[in-house]
Amino acid sequence: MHDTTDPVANLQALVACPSLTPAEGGALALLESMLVPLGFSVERPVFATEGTPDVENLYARHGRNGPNLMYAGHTDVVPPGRETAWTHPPFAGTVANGELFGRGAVDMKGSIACFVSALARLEAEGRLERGSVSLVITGDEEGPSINGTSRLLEWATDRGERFDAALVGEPSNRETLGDMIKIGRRGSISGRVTVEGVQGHVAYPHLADNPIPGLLALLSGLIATPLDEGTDSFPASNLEVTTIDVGNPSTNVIPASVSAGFNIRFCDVWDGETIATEIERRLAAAAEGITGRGERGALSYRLDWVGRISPVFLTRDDRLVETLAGAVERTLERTPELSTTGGTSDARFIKDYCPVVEFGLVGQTMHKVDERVPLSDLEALTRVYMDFIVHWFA
Ligand SMILES: N[C@@H](CCC[C@H](NC(=O)CCC(=O)O)C(=O)O)C(=O)O
Ligand SMILES: [Zn+2]
Ligand SMILES: [Zn+2]
Repeated sequence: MHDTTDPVANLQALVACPSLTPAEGGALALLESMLVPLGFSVERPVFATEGTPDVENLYARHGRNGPNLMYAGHTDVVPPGRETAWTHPPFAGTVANGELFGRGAVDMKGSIACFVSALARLEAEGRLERGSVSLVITGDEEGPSINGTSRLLEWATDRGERFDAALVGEPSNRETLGDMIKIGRRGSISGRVTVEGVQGHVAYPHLADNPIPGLLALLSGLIATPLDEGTDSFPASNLEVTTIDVGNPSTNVIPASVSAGFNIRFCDVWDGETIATEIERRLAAAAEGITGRGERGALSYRLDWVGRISPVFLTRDDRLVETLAGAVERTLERTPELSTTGGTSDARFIKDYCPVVEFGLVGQTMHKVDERVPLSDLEALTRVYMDFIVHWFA
């Protein structure tokens, strides 16, 4: 085993594991081998749900007493894309010009590497003796997130585990390490709207009913007015039409049906129920204005909600937020913005168990070709995590 106090060595070893969702790829086994010598008890439960791939997860705990500080993250990574487009191979962990290249370097094996390094340094100095530190690590964050963190937290609490606060290591910073901490996330909901018509010859439109103009009018009704202007704590909600599907290869056939998918990121003006009601209202109002074959002569359409609704949440634990912000300020001499921007993360599951904040690396290259992290950021993040752990237990 390499020296786990070194975050660069930790990250090189993790990047070398091809843990594309949902493959474990050796990443959790490696993590276990790093944590056991530090005094962690480690378990690796596999969760299965019909219709989704089985997923391996890891739960590790150091200490048996409270309070229990959780660190949460994922070892799964998104595909590298065209490997020949990478300057250095995506699973080699090459260091060049002061940067470490590799899929997962920032999202988020880099953060895990730093947290392990922080633990190893504190353990070596005998400064990991108060309370407990638990690692909640999944192999399914980039995928459906069904057999991952949500199941692992249920599993842990069923076994009597309790958590007092959590730190998620997703790449929270926008431009520079220390510029942003995430203290909440907007909600997310996806839907699909379908309009049925009557197929026919384009030269004989009176014998057909083209569903496309109706769908376009419905979509216009959805996006015509902003959902809100945001609040003090959250950016404005946004609705994005993500796909319009006809699947019509012909130039002379009016299609029988068309549908469109959309996703909404909603702020705390709404919850899952009220945003769904607003969308239903907008579609009904738009349909009223269109002559069609439906009830009362309005356009007939179908709305289906797709997948799970992610809740909006804001962390209100001042001590947790201040401890993390203080760690950033003391270590990096930078005041982080407290933000709720961006997408969702597994913090949406953790917030039901304990207050949660997020701080990791800089997200500029995540999911891209040539994902990479400056070595100096790895050392700096390790120091931030050390400071955070020490002050949270103090
Ligand atoms: N596929 C998952 C959820 C997908 C979560 C995803 N999150 C990010 O991309 C993180 C970006 C950031 O930190 O801002 C998202 O927001 O779509 C599921 O199905 O639930
Ligand atoms: Zn991530
Ligand atoms: Zn990601």
